[in-house]
Amino acid sequence: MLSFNHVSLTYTNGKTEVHALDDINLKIEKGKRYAVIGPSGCGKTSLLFLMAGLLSPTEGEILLYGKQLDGPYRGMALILQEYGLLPWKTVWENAALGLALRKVPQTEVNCILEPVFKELDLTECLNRYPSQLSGGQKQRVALARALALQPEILLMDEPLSALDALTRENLQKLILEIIIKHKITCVLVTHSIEEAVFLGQEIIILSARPGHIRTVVSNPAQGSEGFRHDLRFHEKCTEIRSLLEAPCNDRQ
Ligand SMILES: Nc1ncnc2c1ncn2[C@@H]1O[C@H](COP(=O)(O)OP(=O)(O)OP(=O)(O)O)[C@@H](O)[C@H]1O
Repeated sequence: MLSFNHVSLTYTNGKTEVHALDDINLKIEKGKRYAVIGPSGCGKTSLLFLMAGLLSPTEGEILLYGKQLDGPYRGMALILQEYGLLPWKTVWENAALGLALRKVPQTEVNCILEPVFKELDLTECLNRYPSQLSGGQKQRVALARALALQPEILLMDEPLSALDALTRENLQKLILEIIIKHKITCVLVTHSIEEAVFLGQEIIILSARPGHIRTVVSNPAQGSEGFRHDLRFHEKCTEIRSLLEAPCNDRQ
């Protein structure tokens, strides 16, 4: 559905240039789940913003269903690390924000949000403000806002990094159930090897800046029942760790 052909990205601020991504070639297939991992500052967020149409490549092209991506696409939703909730709006209003921006009529908004709130177990706190929520609840509101848009593709930038280990694992499980149930294509940026292995059918490993794709590792057992406690989960984590720790010689 989405393909990157020789995509490079350089940020220019006055006389300063930062070469963030170099010669990215990548295909995102419909219905698949991807995790992106790599050293800090290697361009993971930049890659996600390119996918979201929020940045344009300096070189190369990004095609969505064969057509050049030239801005945000309606079928995409993006979840950011800091939840992106407006503190002066309630849970309900925050979740409805994307729909309001798309001018969806109020009656339809109610019909769309009700099952989403149920699925995310948020019905008890719809009138609360973000300051009255736990980190896990805030992240579920951010997820509700994204799911309300009924996205074909869900882009997530380290969505769970601020959470404690147990809440994080529970939300990983919830996200996985939801994206499988709704057949959503998903790209997750993470620093966590375990998270990448738990949520990524394909794990994209980036080099240090300028980020390029070192390798894409298939993770065929991902999504299977009890995967987190499966030997294959631990073996895949070890494989990804050694790839991340190996010196990067692939450009010499
Ligand atoms: N607007 C910008 N102007 C200039 N440089 C930028 C800009 N945004 C990001 N960069 C730089 O581009 C590089 C890639 O940044 P990016 O945020 O994509 O990396 P990342 O892998 O997501 O980082 P982290 O793992 O620390 O979250 C970094 O060196 C960063 O400082």
